[in-house]
This record gives sequence, C-alpha cells and structure tokens, in this order.
Amino acid sequence: MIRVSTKFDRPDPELVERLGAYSSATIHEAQGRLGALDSSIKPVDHRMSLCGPAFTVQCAPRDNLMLQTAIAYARPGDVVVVSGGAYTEAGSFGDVLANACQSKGLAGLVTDTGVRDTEDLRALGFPVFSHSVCIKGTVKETVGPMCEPITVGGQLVRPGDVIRADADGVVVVRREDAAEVATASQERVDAETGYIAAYRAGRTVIDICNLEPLLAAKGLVIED
Ligand SMILES: O=C([O-])CC(=O)C(=O)O
Ligand SMILES: [Mg+2]
Repeated sequence: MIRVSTKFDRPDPELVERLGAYSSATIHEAQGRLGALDSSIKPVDHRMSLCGPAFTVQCAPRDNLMLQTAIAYARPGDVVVVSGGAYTEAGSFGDVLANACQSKGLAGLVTDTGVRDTEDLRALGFPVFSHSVCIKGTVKETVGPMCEPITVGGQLVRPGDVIRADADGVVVVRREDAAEVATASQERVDAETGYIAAYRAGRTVIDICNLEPLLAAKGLVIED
C-alpha cells in the first residue's frame, strides 16, 4: 500500500498576491538568481501567467493517473506542479482536464512533460506551462507520490512553495523566503524604474552603470 497525505502548509494568500505583482525574471534576480525552472518550460500562450502555492505530483512517463488525482485534491488557488520525468512525448493534460481545474478555481499547471489541445487551452485561458506540446495520449496505470518534494525543470519544488510564472518562464520561491523575496523584488523594481527614468532623460549606460573604470581595468580601449 502507498499512503499519501494532502496536508501541507500553504503561504499566506496576501504574500502570494504580493509576489504575483512581480515578473518571474524580477523574482529570480531578487532571490539571488535562484529558482528558475528550465527555460524549456513555457506557457502555451504568452498572455498566461500564474502565482500560487505548489501542489506537487509525480507521474510515471506517459501516465497521468496521479495528475488526475492531484486535480481532484488540489485546492482553489493552488498551482498543480507535475513531474512526468521530463518525458516529452506525451500529452498528459489538455482542455478536458483544464476545464476540471478551472471550474475548481486552481491557479494553473506547470509540467516537465507535454500537453495537448493547445488551441482550446488558449481559448479557455487556463494558465498552462509545459515542456512540450504532444498529441500522444497517456495511460492511467501507475500510482505514486503526491504532495511530496519533486524535481521539475531542474529545480526542487516542495508542496507550498510559491510558483510564479509568466511569458518569460517559471520560478519557484521557498515558502519560508516568500516575504523576504517580495521585499527584495520591490527594491529591484524601484532600482530599475530609476534606471529607466535616467535613460529616458538621456543619460548613458556608461554613466549610469559606471562602466568606464570597469572597462579600463579590463584593458578595453575604445576609439570612438
Ligand atoms: O485526456 C487526457 O488525458 C488529456 C487530455 O487530452 C485532456 O485533458 O483533454
Ligand atoms: Mg484532450
């Protein structure tokens, strides 16, 4: 017998909302360039984005039994994070399951395997981030872990960690670091807003980034 528990601590919803205000790239930078899932995991529509606690599940390759089970037990606001062993030649999720997720109020799905029915997923607007798009169907045979730490896109994802994803990619934030990362993200946005204002006012990259001493120290002489 395999026992799984669906009980885990979720982050404060206000904290999730705060992180959702920042882009995946900003969060990745703000937490010291950590947490980015492999860049091959991308939205099926660039307008899709999500932010929510991870509800993790491990599937056997080309088998979506546990993914279906996870959808049944995930809570509104959760992001279902699926490892299918990075098996690309399977369409483990499509518009039928997306309707099940959306009607439950789930925040989205992230997977290192494939999805299908992408035209319908785009029309539905349920946020789906996948490693591949593949028409090949899956079986429902293998039980496995749910709400346990898994590896997806080269990153460890634990249940309750915060997943933020947008057109640029997917980043995971440790639940215990979420408040600190939100603050650091705001600091980064403030700094970047300052850079943009300075560039628009006509200042140069050399000036703003103080590149002259750096380039000179590296022995670069520019004849302009
Ligand atoms: O049926 C499946 O297993 C996956 C799929 O295509 C859907 O959810 O529409
Ligand atoms: Mg389908």
